[in-house]
Formats: sequence, structure tokens, C-alpha cells
Amino acid sequence: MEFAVTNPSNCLISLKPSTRAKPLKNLFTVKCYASPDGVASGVVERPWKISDARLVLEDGSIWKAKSFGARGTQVGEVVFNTSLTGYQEILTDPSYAGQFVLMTNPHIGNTGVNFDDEESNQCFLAGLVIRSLSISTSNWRCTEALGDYLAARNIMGIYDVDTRAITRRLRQDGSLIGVLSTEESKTDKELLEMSHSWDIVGVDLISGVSCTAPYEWVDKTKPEWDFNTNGGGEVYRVVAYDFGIKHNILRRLASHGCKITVVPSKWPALETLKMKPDGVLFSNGPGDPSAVPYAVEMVKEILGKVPVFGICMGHQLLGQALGGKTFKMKFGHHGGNHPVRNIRGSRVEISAQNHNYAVDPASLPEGVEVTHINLNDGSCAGLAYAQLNIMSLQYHPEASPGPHDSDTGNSLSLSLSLSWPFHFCA
Ligand SMILES: NC(=O)CC[C@H](N)C(=O)O
Repeated sequence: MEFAVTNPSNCLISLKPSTRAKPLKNLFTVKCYASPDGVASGVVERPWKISDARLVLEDGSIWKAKSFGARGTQVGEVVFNTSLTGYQEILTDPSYAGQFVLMTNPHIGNTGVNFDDEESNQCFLAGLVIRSLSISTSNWRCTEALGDYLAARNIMGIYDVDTRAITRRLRQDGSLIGVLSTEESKTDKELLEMSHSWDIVGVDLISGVSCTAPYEWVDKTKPEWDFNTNGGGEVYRVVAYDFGIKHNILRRLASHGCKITVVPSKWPALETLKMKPDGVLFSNGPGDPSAVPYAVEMVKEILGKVPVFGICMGHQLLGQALGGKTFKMKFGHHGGNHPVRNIRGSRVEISAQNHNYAVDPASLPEGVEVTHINLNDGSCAGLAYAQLNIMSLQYHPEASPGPHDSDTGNSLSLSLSLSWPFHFCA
């Protein structure tokens, strides 16, 4: 027997028999099977899917959920992201490798995905955790629904989870390792043990996301999206180390007049110097900066020979190369609403951030200047060292997603225009 539900948002299942055998367009049809005693059972189809996934956290808590995207079992570190928009850019940010991103914004999937918002060619994150998965998509650029997109990329997602409760737990206890599974054969105990036997600390994640051979990047920010171009003047040749670089960093550099060669994370410093660049960028990237000593050594070989700037992982590697220490934060910063004090510009920038580690400014040698401070917790958000032509930011001046306060136009604030290190260092 088949029933139709005409008002899916207000009722779970209407047991009124449908007068039509086939589903009407825009109606959600649920197949119910009458049991011998006349009680309907076995509701099996979306959008009233029953829980078919579990997220088991290392603290022993178990969160029943509904799956979308890929199926299977996956381990990762759970972090929460407070961005209201831009889930596709977040999904394709290579810095999330090894992590489950939990979105605090409850409604995800509403605008589907499109061709333009990719920040890399792949999704490297471990999975996506959300409150509510939109049952329809609506956007003029939409080419695909979020669930299909994730399934095609073999990325697991779960919805109908109490993301507020998990976020409060992460804020209180710090980032937690979790295991996501749709496999009924695995017991809770097995999943918990899996979470205890895995760690993200001390793992080199950048070699898994970096390109394998150098390439030239020419694409600029499309004119309809550009908000702050001052390019067209001097042309700078930049070598950009790809530790998990986001496309929008490259687009912003190109828009500001840079000719960019992107090189792999293990590209020798000597080869970079032979290319005689005007500046070198050390990009963002996933994981623990202390797990990639080869990258710190490579940064050391370049310091002082050419102006350099670093973003996020690049900033942390610079901090270490200068002799400083990095440490793991309690739950990090992930979102598009982080206030940062730009000390030199005497202004506050609302910034896009995604990091779990930070540079300890007290460990840095004399002469290194802290140029930016995160106003939520006072952590170091930017460094400069004029003697060696170094500037770096812990956050993401290219945003994507996020506010544009930290692009060019902020006087001596760090920006993606290569002019800043030169003006500053002159
Ligand atoms: N966005 C990034 O480069 C992240 C840096 C580093 N993986 C961290 O979590 O701190």
C-alpha cells in the first residue's frame, strides 16, 4: 500500500492513503508497509531516513546520526567551524586533511555546490558533521547537490546530530578524535578503540596534499568577484610552496600582478633560489608543524636571501625556522568571524581562520615583532622580522570563505599583494 505526505515539514508520516498511485511532483512520497495488525511500519525513504550512522568520540560519547555522502568507517579529529557560508570552500580547503569539520551553522547544503568555489582539486577532510541537511538546493550557480558531491569524492557526511552539544563539549574539553561509521557490524567498543589508537599529532599531513611537480598559476579572481584589485603595476615573480595551498591565495596573488610558480612541499631551497624570485610564499597546510622538520629546514635555507611571507602553516614554519616554538591549541580557530588586532594599522580586522596550532611569541628571538593578535584569546596572529624580510599571518587574508578586511588596502597590514613585503622592508 502506498501513502503520500503533502506537508513533510509538519508531520512525520501521514497515514492517509494517497488517492494517486504515483508520487506527485513536489510531494514527498514515503512507502509504508502495512503489518498484519494494520499498523504501518518500515519507513525507509528520505527525507525521513532513520539513524544509520554513529559518531563515536574518544571521550566515549556516541552520537546517532543519519548518513549522506560516502559510507564506511573513518577516523579523524573533530573541529567546529563557525562560518555561516562557504561550506564548499571549507570542504576543499586542504588544511582540513585528517579532520571532521562540524559546522555550527545548522543549515547546510541549501545552495548545493558549483564549479567556482573549489579551493583545491580534491576534498581532503575526513568528513562533514552537520545539524540539518537541506532537502533541496537553490542557487543560480548550483550544479550538484552536496550529498552527491561528497559521495562522488568518497567523503562521509552525517546530519541530524546535535552539533551545539558537540561544539560545547569541544570547547570545554578541547578537540577530540572521533570515528564515524555506517557499518552496523562494528561495535561501539571497536569504534572507541579505533579512536584511541589514532592521533593527528606528529603526523606529516602536508606531503599527502601537496602537488608533486611545479606548475605555473595564472588565473586571477574573476572581475565580478574582485573587490580590491590594485594590480597592473609592478610584476613580481613569486615561488609559492604548496603545503596544501588554496586556490584563492593564488588567485589573489595573480590579481595583484604576480607571476606565480607553485612548487611541491619538498622542493629544494636551492632550486627555488636558482629561480631568482622576488618573493617566496609558504602556504597554508594541514596538521602539526612540528611533524615536518624538512619543511622548517627548507624555510631556514631561504630566509634572508629573498623576502618571504607565510600564511597559517607557512607562518608556523617561519616561527619555528626563527627558533620559536609552536603548540597545539585547545580547540583552535575555525571560522569567518575572528577579530584580529592589526597592531601597526591600529585597526581590527574580522578574519577567516582555520588552525589548531599557534606560534608561542615568548619563544621567538628578540627583534621578531608580533604584528597581529587574535582578540578572542590573545594568541599570535601575525609576525614580522624586518632584518630578514619576513612577514606572516596565522589567519587567511585571502578569506574564501570569509570577510575581506585583510586583503590589500590596509596600509601596512599584511596583504596578499606582494608589494607589502617590499614596501615594508625597504
Ligand atoms: N590552515 C592552516 O594552514 C592550518 C595550519 C595547521 N595545520 C594548524 O592546524 O594549525
